[in-house]
Amino acid sequence: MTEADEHMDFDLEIEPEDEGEEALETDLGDPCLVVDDLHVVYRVIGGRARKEAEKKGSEVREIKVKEPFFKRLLQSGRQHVGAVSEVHAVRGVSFTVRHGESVGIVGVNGSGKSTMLRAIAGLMPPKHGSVHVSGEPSLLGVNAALMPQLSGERNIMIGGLALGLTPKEVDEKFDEVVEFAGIGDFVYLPMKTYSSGMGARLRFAISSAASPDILMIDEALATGDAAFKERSKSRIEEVRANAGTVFLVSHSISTIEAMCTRVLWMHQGQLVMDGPVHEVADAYKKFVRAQRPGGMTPARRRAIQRKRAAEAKAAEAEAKKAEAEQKKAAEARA
Ligand SMILES: Nc1ncnc2c1ncn2[C@@H]1O[C@H](COP(=O)(O)OP(=O)(O)OP(=O)(O)O)[C@@H](O)[C@H]1O
Repeated sequence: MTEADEHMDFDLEIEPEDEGEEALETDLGDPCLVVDDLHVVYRVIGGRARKEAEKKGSEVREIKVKEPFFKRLLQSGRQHVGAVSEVHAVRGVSFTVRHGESVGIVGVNGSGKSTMLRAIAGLMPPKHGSVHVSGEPSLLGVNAALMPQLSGERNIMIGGLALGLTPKEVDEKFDEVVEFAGIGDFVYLPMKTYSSGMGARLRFAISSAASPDILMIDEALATGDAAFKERSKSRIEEVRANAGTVFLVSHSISTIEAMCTRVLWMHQGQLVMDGPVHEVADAYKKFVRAQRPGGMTPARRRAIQRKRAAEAKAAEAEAKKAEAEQKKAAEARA
């Protein structure tokens, strides 16, 4: 085990309601995404960001930044902010995906899953290699467009327009989106008053409303109840049936097994396994268990319990606040 491995977070979750569920096999079409020797690099300034990335096992190196003379002149006298380092978050990943595939991405925290999705969506430029996409990736585009200070109602319109729907089409889909997200009258309140689960569900509902060619889901499903998961699963099947492709990043291995036909396993920025869902999921589960023989250390278990308790408390407070706001909004409308 390397030093980085010892620090890793192993959020391997099993959702009882997903166990035994399987994604439907569909006929696969032509390739719709080719990722070829993809490298993605972040530039970070200062020691803290560097340490954080090193702890997660990413390849980090300090670089000398050569500023042009005039820039140095303009910056003279400014506070020194620390050394510049490069975090090599995705390192030489290649794979091809076909229309109709549902691809899960697994890996411990910091293994590069989200960075890779962002690169596929065109939000992170590759340092080296290329991404060829036929079709329009959704979700991340919607994430970028939404505004927390505006109501869910306004955001549904903005997100819908960002996906290429007309205002009339967004109007027609409005009720369906609200119902799918399960947010009720909260839709008339600013999104910043939502709990993180409500926000994630609304983003997922908007992003999947336009039958996207490539639907990307980064943990959104983990935030819903069983009924929301069921709705999400049928939405994923719908996208695949229309020859679309689904990417799902989740720490819940049972959700991946229930919703995907193929899995990519990433570790320290590299693709270590790519294959049929059960083959990769079994290998990944074995790896995670091998990293913590005899289960978690008591300290780690206590740390997780403390974190969960704090999160539950914060969520409860947030829900109470949102409920009060909702009441206020309902009174104002009456
Ligand atoms: N904006 C950023 N600036 C600098 N480094 C980053 C940034 N985002 C991610 N990283 C680093 O890149 C590496 C990969 O992170 P990424 O978030 O892609 O992993 P992940 O597998 O999605 O993790 P998680 O499961 O925790 O969401 C990590 O070392 C992380 O610290």
